[in-house]
Amino acid sequence: MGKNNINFFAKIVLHRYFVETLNRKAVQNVKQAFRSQSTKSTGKETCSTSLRLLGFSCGTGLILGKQFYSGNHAYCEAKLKSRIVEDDQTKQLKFDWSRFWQLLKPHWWYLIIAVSSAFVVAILNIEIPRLLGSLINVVSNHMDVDAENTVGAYWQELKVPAIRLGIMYLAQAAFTFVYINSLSCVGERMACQLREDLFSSIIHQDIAFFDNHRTGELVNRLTTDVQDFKSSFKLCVSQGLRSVTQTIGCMVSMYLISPPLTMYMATIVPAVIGVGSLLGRFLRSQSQAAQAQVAKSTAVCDEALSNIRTVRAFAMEEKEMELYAAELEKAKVMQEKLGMGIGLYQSGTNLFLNGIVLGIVGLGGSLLSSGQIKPGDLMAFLVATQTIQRSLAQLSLLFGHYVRGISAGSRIFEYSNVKPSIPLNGGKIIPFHSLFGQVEFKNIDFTYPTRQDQKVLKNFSLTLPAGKVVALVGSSGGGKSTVAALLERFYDVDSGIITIDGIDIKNLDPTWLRGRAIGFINQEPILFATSIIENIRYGKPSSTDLEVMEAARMANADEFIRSFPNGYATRVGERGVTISGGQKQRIAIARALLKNPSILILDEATSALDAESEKLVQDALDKVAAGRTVLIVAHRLSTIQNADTIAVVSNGAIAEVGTHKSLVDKRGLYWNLIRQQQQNHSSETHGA
Ligand SMILES: Nc1ncnc2c1ncn2[C@@H]1O[C@H](COP(=O)(O)OP(=O)(O)OP(=O)(O)O)[C@@H](O)[C@H]1O
Repeated sequence: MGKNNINFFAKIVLHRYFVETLNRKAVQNVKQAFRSQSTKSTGKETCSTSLRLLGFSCGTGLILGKQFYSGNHAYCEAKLKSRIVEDDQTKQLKFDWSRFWQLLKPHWWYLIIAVSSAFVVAILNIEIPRLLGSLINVVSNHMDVDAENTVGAYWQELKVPAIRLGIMYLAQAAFTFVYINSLSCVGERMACQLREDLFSSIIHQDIAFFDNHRTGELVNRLTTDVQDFKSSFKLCVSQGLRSVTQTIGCMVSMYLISPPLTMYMATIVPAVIGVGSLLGRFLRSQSQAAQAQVAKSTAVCDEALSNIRTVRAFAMEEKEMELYAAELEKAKVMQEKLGMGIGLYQSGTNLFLNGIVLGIVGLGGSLLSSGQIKPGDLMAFLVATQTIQRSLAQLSLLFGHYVRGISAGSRIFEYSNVKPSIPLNGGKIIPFHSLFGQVEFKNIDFTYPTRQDQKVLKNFSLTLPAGKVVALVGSSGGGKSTVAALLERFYDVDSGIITIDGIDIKNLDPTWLRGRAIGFINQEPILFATSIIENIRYGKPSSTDLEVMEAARMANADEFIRSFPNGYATRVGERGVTISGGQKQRIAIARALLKNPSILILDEATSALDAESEKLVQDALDKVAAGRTVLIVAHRLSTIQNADTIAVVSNGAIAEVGTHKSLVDKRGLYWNLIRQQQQNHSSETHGA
């Protein structure tokens, strides 16, 4: 074989597989790494050489470093403005591998298909360069000889490897389809299950859990974290497996082609792996902190949007915007820091790999010139090196995804594994015909879980006789609403006992207690963004339209509902914003009434209404209260006129119990308290 041929093939090999493809891929990889870390692209130009790639990485590092510094500055300022309590972002969460395997188990078959197909693709990717090398050898064998005599022989010789190569390309396409498709099935099913599990766990949590966690943050775990986890899982299985197999396979086939060249390569690879594992721990904690901050910024935005009327009423749009921007800024800084870490890692990896390439070209060229290897072999070797380079670049990218996926998974499992202290089901049910509704609070001590140092109820005792109306009055913050929340078993008492017909409510089925035995109407009833009829039916999903309308009639709601053009089908908007407070309250009464509860809690049910609405609602409540045990948490004198008993709560205990008349006669304490309440109420009203 002539020297010209060697040069010719050396040129093809170098140009086609290194200068063009390899560097283009490398630059794409770097860009993709930055994109996947949601950072701004700092350079639009495409570098075409390894040195420029290095420059790109270093330049990006410097720019990011600058941004990091200025971002930190913004972080300090933003801290002053934030209304959000800082979370403990240093908390290290553990990834629950046993939960992960449980989640994967039902989709095992899909995973096996995906993994085996990805494996076949990887093997094909190893085989293809070898076959390509034999093709090149056939071509080079026929280059120096007289063309006329060899055309037939050339095609004859080329036919078999060419057909084999074609078949391999087809198989590669088919298996690629299979693994992507089956992996997508596993990923989507797992993500769906994760969301279901997480939502189920969240919705079953104690009320105290919600006192402590913001909705936006919870929603973020259900959306962004699950999404991150799913994509990382898919990428790690498909590309990870492929890249590892290809790296190992190519090493073997390279060794078969040329042991000296392979030994040279083998000395470099462990160094890359070593650096990777060192960076791992650091990047993982960075990723968790960044994700927590993203969740926090979502929570700010969620809170502002769900309270848009308050924001508008106080002209706080700009402030909210500032607050959101400050939280976003912190998230951006953290993400950029993470991006910088991953970028540094990847640029370092690329530097190593490009070094290998240069070495191979030098060493391979000398082996070629001394006839120790053929041009096709050198090409096969270089293509295999390129495959390894791409695989390792993929692995370094995947490393970022792995870090991200593991921390997203840890955040998801953190909440899916929390067990509520008050289960939703289980316990006794008192049959309807034997339920009288006598309620007793005996020596209750209570502290809210989120505020352990403030005792809200102290040795609180009270009896609600069956079928009677008891009103709680007292100073603001005295603990009246807390009594109602304890009867609903939103929280468990620290000591003492609450009974219904003599049975401790801890032994009653909480779903029955809240769903059937007790009706709860509070100051700000929340409706769902659906039709009025469906909102009322929420009280008892099995009720017929007629039952719903009957409940609405009793709650003085039927008339105004029918006056709407769409009647019962009228949609009420988010949280019921499209109807008035009084109308909302009457729909809520109808909703509570539908379950025909034996005990009714009215927690300041009319205190947010004007006089006219209050009269309509009060009238509805009086009708509804008849024959039931009623606990009224009262703010206004008008709401307690019909109460059989009035209990004055002061400082977490009962200060006085009597009838309206006896307390009026006593004046003193009672009137002081009522006056104080009225003052509180009017100052709240004026303040708003
Ligand atoms: N979820 C909670 N977590 C922690 N503390 C709470 C919680 N809810 C209420 N508190 C505190 O418990 C105390 C009693 O509150 P509660 O709402 O029972 O008073 P109230 O008598 O109903 O007041 P008002 O008449 O003003 O509505 C208050 O100091 C309040 O700040």
